Amino acid sequence: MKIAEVIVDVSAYPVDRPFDYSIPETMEELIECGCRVKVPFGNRDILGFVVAIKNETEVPPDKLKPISVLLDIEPVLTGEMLELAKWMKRETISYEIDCLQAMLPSALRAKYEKMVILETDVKNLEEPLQPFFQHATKVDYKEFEKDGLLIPLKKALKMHLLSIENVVKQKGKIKEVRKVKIAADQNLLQMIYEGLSNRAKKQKQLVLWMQKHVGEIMEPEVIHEETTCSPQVLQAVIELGAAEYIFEEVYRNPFKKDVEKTDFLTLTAEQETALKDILDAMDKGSPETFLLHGVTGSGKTEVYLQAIQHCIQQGKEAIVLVPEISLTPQITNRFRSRFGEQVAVMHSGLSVGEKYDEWRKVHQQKVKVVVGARSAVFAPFENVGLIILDEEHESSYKQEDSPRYHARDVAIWRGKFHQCPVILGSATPSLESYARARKNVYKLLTLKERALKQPLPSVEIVDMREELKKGNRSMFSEKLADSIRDRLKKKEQIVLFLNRRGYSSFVLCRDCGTVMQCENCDISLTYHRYNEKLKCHYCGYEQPVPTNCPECGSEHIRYFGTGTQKVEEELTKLFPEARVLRMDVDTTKRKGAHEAILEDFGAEKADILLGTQMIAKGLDFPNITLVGVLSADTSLHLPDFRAAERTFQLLTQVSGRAGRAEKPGEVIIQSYTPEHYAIQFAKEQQYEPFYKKEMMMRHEAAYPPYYYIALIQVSHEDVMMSAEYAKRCADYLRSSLSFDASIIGPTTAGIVRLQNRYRYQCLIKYKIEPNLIPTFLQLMKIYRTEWIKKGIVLTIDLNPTMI
Ligand SMILES: Nc1ncnc2c1ncn2[C@@H]1O[C@H](COP(=O)(O)OP(=O)(O)OP(=O)(O)O)[C@@H](O)[C@H]1O
Ligand SMILES: [Zn+2]
Ligand SMILES: [Zn+2]
Repeated sequence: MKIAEVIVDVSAYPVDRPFDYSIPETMEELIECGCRVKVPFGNRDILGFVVAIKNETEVPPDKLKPISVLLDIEPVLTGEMLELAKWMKRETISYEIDCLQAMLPSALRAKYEKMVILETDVKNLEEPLQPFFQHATKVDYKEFEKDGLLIPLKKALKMHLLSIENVVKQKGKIKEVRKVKIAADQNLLQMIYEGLSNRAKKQKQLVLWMQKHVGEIMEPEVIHEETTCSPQVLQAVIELGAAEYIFEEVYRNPFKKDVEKTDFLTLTAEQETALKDILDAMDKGSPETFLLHGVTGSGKTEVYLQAIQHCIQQGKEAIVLVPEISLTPQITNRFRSRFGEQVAVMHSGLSVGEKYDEWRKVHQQKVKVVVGARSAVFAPFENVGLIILDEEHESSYKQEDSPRYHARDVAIWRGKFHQCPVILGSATPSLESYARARKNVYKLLTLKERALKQPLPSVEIVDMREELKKGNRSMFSEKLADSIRDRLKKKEQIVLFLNRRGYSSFVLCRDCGTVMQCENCDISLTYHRYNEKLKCHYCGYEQPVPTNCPECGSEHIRYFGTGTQKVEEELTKLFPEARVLRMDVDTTKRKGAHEAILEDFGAEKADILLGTQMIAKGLDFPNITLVGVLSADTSLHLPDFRAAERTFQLLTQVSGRAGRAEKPGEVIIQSYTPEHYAIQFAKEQQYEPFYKKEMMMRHEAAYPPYYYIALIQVSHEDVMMSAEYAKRCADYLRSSLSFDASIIGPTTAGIVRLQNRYRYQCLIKYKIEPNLIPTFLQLMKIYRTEWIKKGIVLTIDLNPTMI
């Protein structure tokens, strides 16, 4: 008897391991690793994934239960994915089932129906299968199941004579078009023709025409056009049996418009050098990680495109990851215009069905390139030749829910698996990656100049404290207002960037720029509206919100932040003639809105694009000559050790939108703390000096990349329970980890009460801690067996992006 090891869909079980089930004889020839099954668990049937098949088990025969239902006769997960899940589960301290689920499109988690699709001439099929496809190209899977034909079906699937499609029941229904299939029998057509009376002239003409197109399948519109016959005539002829309607599935097309084909650009010397190193690694099959550090507008994308071209020529597939927020049509179109139909796109803007279609194109090896956000790193290609992470510094590459994986780590793992290079690209690499490149863990490739040797834009910083002293209370400094006026006159375009990160969460004095900081840590205090207090979530220090600035005594001390809508109002007051497009979460809710706004801006239907983080990246419009940053500081004072790095990155990225073509660009950054190094270095637009300074700061404070950090959060509806178990957690860690690891806490979390649960946390800083993972696993086990019953929720986040 054969036994399957199954990972079951219960992520509350204390032990995360596969369970053995016997494979019923009827399934033996059908089941494979990576198939989903239904298995009895407790008193119900639950979903599971087959992760191994073996001949023996230690489970006594009377305890061994059989698999109830086999959901897939073609595996949905490859062997690689099963292996990856095992690695991920340990790396991220999560359940294997969560890792497996994370790799699949949500459509496969929903209800669906399976259809069998004919991919060949009916005659090539084994005899028992043939009758099903006499009049259809698509047949319900249940028919084969009912007739006990799964084994020949599986054989045909293996030979690619048939394929299986899962039809998502709810929204994501497969889209079909109705087509006309002309009878394949010449004699039949002749008989029909002869049977028609001479008065049915149009019908006779049509059947005559059909005799030249025996067995062809075409859209009714084409027939109407070619023969000038009316739909009624076609209908009449179909009723006579000369043709029939069939339904053909089409992939939903998430691309609204076709794109124009583009050609390869002649590379600059710098691009050429970078590309060469990448191609060498591809040819050698070397799983190297490259860090492509190129200033904004240096043509990193062109390097990706040509590397992908090489990958396709090698007969391999490429995965391109871009941050969700910059997954704009502008970016995806650059890939589509080069590789056309060979590109699948995956992002959250697609419907469940569209996402599933794109995934299926990859799964069935119908495309060669996938461009997508974080989860596209799991694209089920089997012969990967290149993986690219664009804007590698983006925090959205880290998943914030279990499994808390970082796409960069998964990409590098897959690179090793497929023996292929990984490219991390950015104008402002994360400190971690740049430090690794400096240590030769990654290979550094540099593009110092813009592609057409355009200068980087000039950057000016305006001290908003001075503006206030001059009596200017508006959001626009005189300088920025003047420059806007100037561009409006010249009919050049303007991008206004409102930094929404850290919106309203810190308190700032508008007169002297003081930000309320913690006494014990170099970090700004977080404003808590519910009790009107300022709090440090690192050490727990708190104080009431002051009414006067402790430095200068001014009363102009307040929570900081302005919404885009307010800016828009003020803009239209100041510049009534300006045409403004606003791009933020509110204006882009509707599907396709994002695309429409950018298209309008590209077509110069507006003078000013006003937006949040969404507009900081990827935009490549030649007529933008002015970029204004309204509030550089908001992201600076977040209680996050990466605040300076994030601010520098944002300012550099958004500045990089200006002056990308012939006309020179100008950037104006408004700030209340212009002396801060992140702002000063952003003005220089030089990465290296910023990197050096920031590394010093991290060293002093013992933060990454010098130390690793892990964050454990405990929550409970009762504040005392939460505090109590967080303390138990800290005690446990202190008794298990080495003295080199520092355990900070427990302290309250940044947002203490979330969805009516009180949250406490412990922060662990460590360098080399061989016992870390085993300790965490043990802690998880205690939690899953004991604490969970008390209503505690515990999460462990290794290398959290935001603390
Ligand atoms: N070799 C080249 N010859 C001519 N034009 C080029 C070349 N390489 C890139 N370009 C053009 O330069 C512009 C900037 O390139 P691209 O957008 O790829 O830069 P990037 O490094 O990805 O920029 P960012 O990081 O700012 O998004 C684009 O309009 C691109 O078409
Ligand atoms: Zn002050
Ligand atoms: Zn503190």
